[in-house]
Amino acid sequence: MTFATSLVHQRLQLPGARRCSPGSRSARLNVISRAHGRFFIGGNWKCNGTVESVTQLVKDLNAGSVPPADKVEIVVAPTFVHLDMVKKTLNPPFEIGAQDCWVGKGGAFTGEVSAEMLHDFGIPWVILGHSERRSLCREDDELVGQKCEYALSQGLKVIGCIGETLAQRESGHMFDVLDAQLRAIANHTSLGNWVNMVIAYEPVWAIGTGVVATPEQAQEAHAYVRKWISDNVSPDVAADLRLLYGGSVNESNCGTLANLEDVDGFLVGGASLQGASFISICNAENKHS
Ligand SMILES: O=C(CO)COP(=O)(O)O
Repeated sequence: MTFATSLVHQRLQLPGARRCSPGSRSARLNVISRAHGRFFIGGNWKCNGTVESVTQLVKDLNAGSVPPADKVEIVVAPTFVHLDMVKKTLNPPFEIGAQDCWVGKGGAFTGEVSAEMLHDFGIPWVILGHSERRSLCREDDELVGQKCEYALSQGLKVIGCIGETLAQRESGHMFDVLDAQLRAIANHTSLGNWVNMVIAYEPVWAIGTGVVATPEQAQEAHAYVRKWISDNVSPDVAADLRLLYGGSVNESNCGTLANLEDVDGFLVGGASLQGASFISICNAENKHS
């Protein structure tokens, strides 16, 4: 057991055993509703794309071979300006999400897009609390929680993002950071709304760096998140909640990560801009190494 693993086991008071027996992710999925048990792949296009490149990417995705919607749920999140063209041209099973929305009802908030606008426009998903918005736009835990609450109240499904910086991890504060981020989201999410939420664990040090979390690091954080949800929300919610890993996921590392006990999907940045790479990641569950 590594130092970090032993830390999480102390924190979770785990006896050093996995939460379920090895290979039991499918067993766990068998006891929960199929609709919520699907593997989940998100593609976060961030602030990227031209009309030409988005047209090509949509063409590549439409031509790709991905698992059927009852096996894997796939959501891509273009910029606001590209939402319309992607919505009109991207075929099922791909779904669409936005990358953010305003914290409350629309109005005199220049530059913002509200949750009710996204819902009205037929966009089912929204990413909230991404680390780039937390750090660059100074969104704090409470604001992220409020955004989740309002988006859920307007009928959107939410990809809520959490994750620690390298400094926070190295100074031993990773679990405190995850606690606070989860607490803010949980405080604003009613029990019945968790079915419309997935949580993406994205360690900031792995985002866009090419430094992917090791399988041990990813599993450790995901197990911690699931235990936290079990203890602080409900065991049933914890069993159903899909936990995505994000941070330098690519076609080479996705198979190993997909096989981890508590990894139920990915939130992919850079590799989601390459049609072939993203299609390959969408098939990650078939690539166990
Ligand atoms: O931020 C991310 C997804 O939201 C991850 O980005 P990368 O996959 O480029 O590291």
